[in-house]
Amino acid sequence: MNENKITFENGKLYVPSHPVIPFIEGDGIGPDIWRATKQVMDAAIEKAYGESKKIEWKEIYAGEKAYEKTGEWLPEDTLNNIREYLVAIKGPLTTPIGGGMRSLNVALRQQLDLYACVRPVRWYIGVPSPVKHPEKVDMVIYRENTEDIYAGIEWMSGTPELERVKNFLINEMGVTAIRFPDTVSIGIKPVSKEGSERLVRAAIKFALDTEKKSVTIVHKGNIMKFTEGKFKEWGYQLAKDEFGAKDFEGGPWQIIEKDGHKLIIKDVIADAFLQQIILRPSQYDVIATLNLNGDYISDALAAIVGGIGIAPGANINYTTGVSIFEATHGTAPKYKDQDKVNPSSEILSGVMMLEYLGWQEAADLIVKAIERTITNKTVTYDFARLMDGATLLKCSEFGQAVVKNMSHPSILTTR
Ligand SMILES: NC(=O)C1=CN([C@@H]2O[C@H](COP(=O)(O)OP(=O)(O)OC[C@H]3O[C@@H](n4cnc5c(N)ncnc54)[C@H](OP(=O)(O)O)[C@@H]3O)[C@@H](O)[C@H]2O)C=CC1
Ligand SMILES: O=C(O)CCC(=O)C(=O)O
Ligand SMILES: [Mg+2]
Repeated sequence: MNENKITFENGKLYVPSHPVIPFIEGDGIGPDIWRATKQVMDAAIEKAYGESKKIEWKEIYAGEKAYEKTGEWLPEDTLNNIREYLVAIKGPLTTPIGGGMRSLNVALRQQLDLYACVRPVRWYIGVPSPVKHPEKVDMVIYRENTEDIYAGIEWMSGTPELERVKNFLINEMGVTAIRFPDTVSIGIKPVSKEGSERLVRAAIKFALDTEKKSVTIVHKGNIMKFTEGKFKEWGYQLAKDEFGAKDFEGGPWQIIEKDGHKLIIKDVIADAFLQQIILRPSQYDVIATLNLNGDYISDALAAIVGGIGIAPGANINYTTGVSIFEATHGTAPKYKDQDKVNPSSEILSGVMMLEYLGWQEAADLIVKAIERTITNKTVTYDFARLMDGATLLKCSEFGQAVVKNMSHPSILTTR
């Protein structure tokens, strides 16, 4: 067995001192943000552990670079590498709109069954925000990552397949609500009990481990009763069955009491939630939601704390340990190869990866150095355009500034 391979046994990750970690550079701004991320991560690991720990990066391919090299957008070899080495990090990959191939990002999550998309959203001191109290936003989104309308079960208007599905719905299922049957396209939204439960379980476990006040199930169950509505019901039931939750003030909210800590399980309808995160963000801690809601909520929350340039994420299967860390944003094609954008989302995804590995000291060094870099008003274009008196840095220069700030005495002494 390769001694540099991360392994996973009985729910626990075993990380050697020099683990091999595959990375996908990504399309568009991917190469720029990946270069900065790698530089920052390597520097933090060296500063925290000297030569005793180091990541052996292994490039694997997906997207445009894979297509150029192999003629395939998502080679089987890439999936096998992630299965073998368990933990990977990636840049964003382009998805065409309307037609063409399906999302490679979604395909990676589905094929590796990375059912939890975990996206922490918090404000960093000094980051410009459109709201008065961005410091009140401190949430972790648990987004179901394999089901829902994202499963890609849809048929295009005008195709013979669409005709068959439409005829089945109308003639055999008695559906009368298809408004314009001659031009309709149809998509299907699968939401299962197992899929809902494993996501809500992960959210509740995280909330208990980190002593959060609440888990909020965000859904549109008033309209999509059998999918989003069941997601809510299955979530509440799981809290009762597996965590001993009891009715809170007569229900449907639940309360879990564990080792003196109280965790409320509550729910809110998705549209109301989107206004409440602006008006009363401090009421929310951990969010458990379905795939599409989670996608929208991720970008909306990111905007409140200063934008998509500082929004990290992870895609995790807690049963197999397989995980891919990646920024919330996409390939921002208009900025490709300009060395311009903010690498913080990808760098902070790297921080999440270090925490997942248990390399907390290196993770902390990076977070403090990013905070210092931003408080110094040395920032990329996205923050500079909203800050008075900022020094504008390129993507690579921001990475270098973060590395430099890791040596600042205030960072080293507070460790
Ligand atoms: N996980 C993934 O790989 C994802 C891939 N995608 C794919 O990416 C492609 C482009 O999608 P698009 O809708 O344009 O969304 P993007 O997230 O790529 O970009 C939208 C806007 O967000 C801002 N932005 C994005 N990244 C950064 C950054 N690092 N620093 C600062 N600002 C940033 C820019 O705003 P401004 O114009 O104001 O400067 C940009 O124009 C599509 O093919 C989409 O499918 C999308 C999301 C996730
Ligand atoms: O795969 C894509 O192109 C978009 C995915 C996305 O927006 C997300 O995961 O947040
Ligand atoms: Mg998105």
